[in-house]
Amino acid sequence: MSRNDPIRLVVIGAGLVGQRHARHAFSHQDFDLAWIVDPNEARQEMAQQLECRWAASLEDVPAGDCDAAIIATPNADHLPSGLTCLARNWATLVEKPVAETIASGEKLVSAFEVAGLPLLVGHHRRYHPSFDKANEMISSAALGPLISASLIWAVRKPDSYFKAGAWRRDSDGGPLLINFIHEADLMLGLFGPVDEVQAMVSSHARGSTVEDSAAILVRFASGVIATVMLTDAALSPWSFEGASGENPTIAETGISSWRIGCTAGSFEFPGLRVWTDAQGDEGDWSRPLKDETIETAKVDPLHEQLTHFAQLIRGQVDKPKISGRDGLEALRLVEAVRTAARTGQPYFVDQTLSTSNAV
Ligand SMILES: NC(=O)C1=CN([C@@H]2O[C@H](COP(=O)(O)OP(=O)(O)OC[C@H]3O[C@@H](n4cnc5c(N)ncnc54)[C@H](OP(=O)(O)O)[C@@H]3O)[C@@H](O)[C@H]2O)C=CC1
Ligand SMILES: O=C1CO[C@H](CO)[C@@H](O)[C@@H]1O
Repeated sequence: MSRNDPIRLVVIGAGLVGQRHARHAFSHQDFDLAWIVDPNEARQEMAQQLECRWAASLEDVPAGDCDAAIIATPNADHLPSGLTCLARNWATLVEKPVAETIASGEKLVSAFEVAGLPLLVGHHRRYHPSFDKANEMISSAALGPLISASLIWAVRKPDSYFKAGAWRRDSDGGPLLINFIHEADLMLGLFGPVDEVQAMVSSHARGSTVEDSAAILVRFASGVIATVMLTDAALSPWSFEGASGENPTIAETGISSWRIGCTAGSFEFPGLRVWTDAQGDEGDWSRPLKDETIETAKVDPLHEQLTHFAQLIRGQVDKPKISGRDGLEALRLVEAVRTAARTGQPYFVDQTLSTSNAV
């Protein structure tokens, strides 16, 4: 592959998100969608539409046909498919969570590191310009020191979601590993290393073995504290996807789902509505506030992620925006929540829970 040749790509797993990746790749100038791999024969039609080949198994795709892969299979398959991609020398974008468990994630990440092959984890929310802007506002302490954050992720997944994928009713298919992990990644990116986690989970809405709801407390090493209310069983306007309109499956509300508090002002995220003292002073509870909204460009994060993946493969950026290690740290935070909920005790996390661009 010379520098400007399209990157020949295989999309592995063409379900809810794999189909979106395949469509994005088909229309992306840096990629040539070469194969779709999915056991479901009905995906042949999609492969025809997207002018690529279909295989039921990754074993049927010759190594020399592709330069890169996107793994969008159920979480438990990320390690085996990832190791096959590595053996074929394909740069790989693996969906989040990087793997089903920390042990399998460590195996996958270390194997790519040893081979020196690019591995990017699909925490796509980081590609929104509002993330960079929020990071800049926090890092510059423009609103004074960061104190607290309050996050909600509350949507009602339809019954058809669970019928379409039985794995979503198992322990690795619940909202902690599927949805909270995005909030975890963003919190690590914005607030830095975690010290302590407390949590409660509930499965009373559906009575499945997997949780449908969780209430989480996080203390960061900086002293900042955050609360997270998570549920995939309540109809509400408060979710990152609703706010950003990033996912065509989830109706856009434009209503922010995070509130971030600093000593001299607070802001909503991802909408970046900022509240400060009306007179431009430090302010306190007796004084009126004013609000303004910082506009940022609306992007399709899956498209931006592909652009970054292409740059990574071509050596135009020196490191992945979300490395395998970053993916592991988000997974560790999920595990900390699970442990705290199971034991009913605070979980003190070791200080490896941070990401490179955190404050
Ligand atoms: N970044 C994002 O926005 C999103 C990320 N995700 C992540 O993407 C992954 C997939 O989730 P989702 O799309 O909801 O899952 P789906 O169940 O909708 O799709 C997974 C697809 O992979 C197929 N599959 C299973 N095993 C293999 C295999 N070994 N090789 C090829 N195909 C296989 C499944 O086929 P079959 O059903 O026949 O087993 C199914 O068609 C998860 O890790 C999830 O966390 C999910 C949604 C959004
Ligand atoms: O990763 C994800 C898992 O599923 C959700 C619902 O489809 C997505 O919105 C999210 O980004």
